[in-house]
Amino acid sequence: MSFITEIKTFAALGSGVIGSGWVARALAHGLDVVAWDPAPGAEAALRIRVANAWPALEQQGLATGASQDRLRFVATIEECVGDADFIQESAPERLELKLELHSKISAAAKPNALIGSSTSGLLPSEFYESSTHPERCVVGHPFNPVYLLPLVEIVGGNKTAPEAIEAAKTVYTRLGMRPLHVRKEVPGFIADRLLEALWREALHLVNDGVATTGEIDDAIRFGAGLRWSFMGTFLTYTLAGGDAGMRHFMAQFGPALQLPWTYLPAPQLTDDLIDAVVEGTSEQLGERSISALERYRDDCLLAVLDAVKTTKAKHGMAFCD
Ligand SMILES: NC(=O)C1=CN([C@@H]2O[C@H](COP(=O)(O)OP(=O)(O)OC[C@H]3O[C@@H](n4cnc5c(N)ncnc54)[C@H](O)[C@@H]3O)[C@@H](O)[C@H]2O)C=CC1
Ligand SMILES: C[N+](C)(C)CC(=O)CC(=O)[O-]
Repeated sequence: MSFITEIKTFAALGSGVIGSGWVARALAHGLDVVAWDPAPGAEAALRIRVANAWPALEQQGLATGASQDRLRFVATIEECVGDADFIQESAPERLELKLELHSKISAAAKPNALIGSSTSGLLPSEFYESSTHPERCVVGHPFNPVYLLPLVEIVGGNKTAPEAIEAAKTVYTRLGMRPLHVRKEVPGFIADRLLEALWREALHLVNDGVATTGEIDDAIRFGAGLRWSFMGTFLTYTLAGGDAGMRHFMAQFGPALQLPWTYLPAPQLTDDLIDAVVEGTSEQLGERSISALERYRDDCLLAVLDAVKTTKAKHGMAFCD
């Protein structure tokens, strides 16, 4: 089975916050973009959003021939997808709406054009249920702002061909993104399960009168948020275990999983789970020693702190603002 990966024309359906981000990214990569959105005034709003993103994209570097003039807004789904080499749907997060929309999109699209959905967590097996050629249908879940953040989660449904996953990885990579294949089709995928846990806990903290919204944001942006841009939780906690690494960290903090530090229940800390975490983090660590990783962390942190300081100053803010 082969799918189009040499993209000249990118179709965007839905041009709100996320759809307009895809349009800006595709235009900046030198593609022709065809967009459709049923809302009155959608074209004007889309062009304003793209223009607002353009200075950042220019700063980052545009592809040869990239231009906002290569955006064409059309009146029907069929016009939008008929000649498209790749299609990205960013319509409202409602299962019934996506089901009906994908049935129309896929019927009008070239049979070998990949179709991606920006859904934050709906299951592709469900909303691609009545699609034509469902083997080319995937989730391509981006992060806001889509035109700058590289992560895109790729999720297949029960009818998606493995070749479509590989082809989607190729296309998104060519759009300057970092694809992450989510191997199991689970609601919320990987990233939104993590973000949602934090978000729900933050809402509990406000609701319980523990902290204001600003205090909770400060707790992220002056602490873990600074290190998350270059090191995830597993490697960070490996370092927190000192020279003995993750096994020691889990022995030391394992009992805390039973304390009421969060509303989210913890899994049983079985030997299998401990081994999986220790093996996973050893693989992440590779040949590097703990002290080499600490030096890497420190270098990255200094660079991030410096960038944040400089950029805040440009916007008239002090580092602690
Ligand atoms: N806002 C966010 O932070 C993120 C959202 N997403 C996902 O992206 C998708 C779009 O979300 P947003 O852009 O935030 O929503 P939005 O509300 O900003 O935009 C949705 C757009 O879809 C249009 N629309 C309404 N009915 C439609 C239809 N039948 N067909 C096509 N378009 C239609 C609306 O006019 C609107 O312009 C959702 O699936 C959402 O879960 C993914 C990542 C992040
Ligand atoms: C809130 N959200 C579930 C729509 C968030 C996302 O899907 C990703 C993001 O950009 O944070």
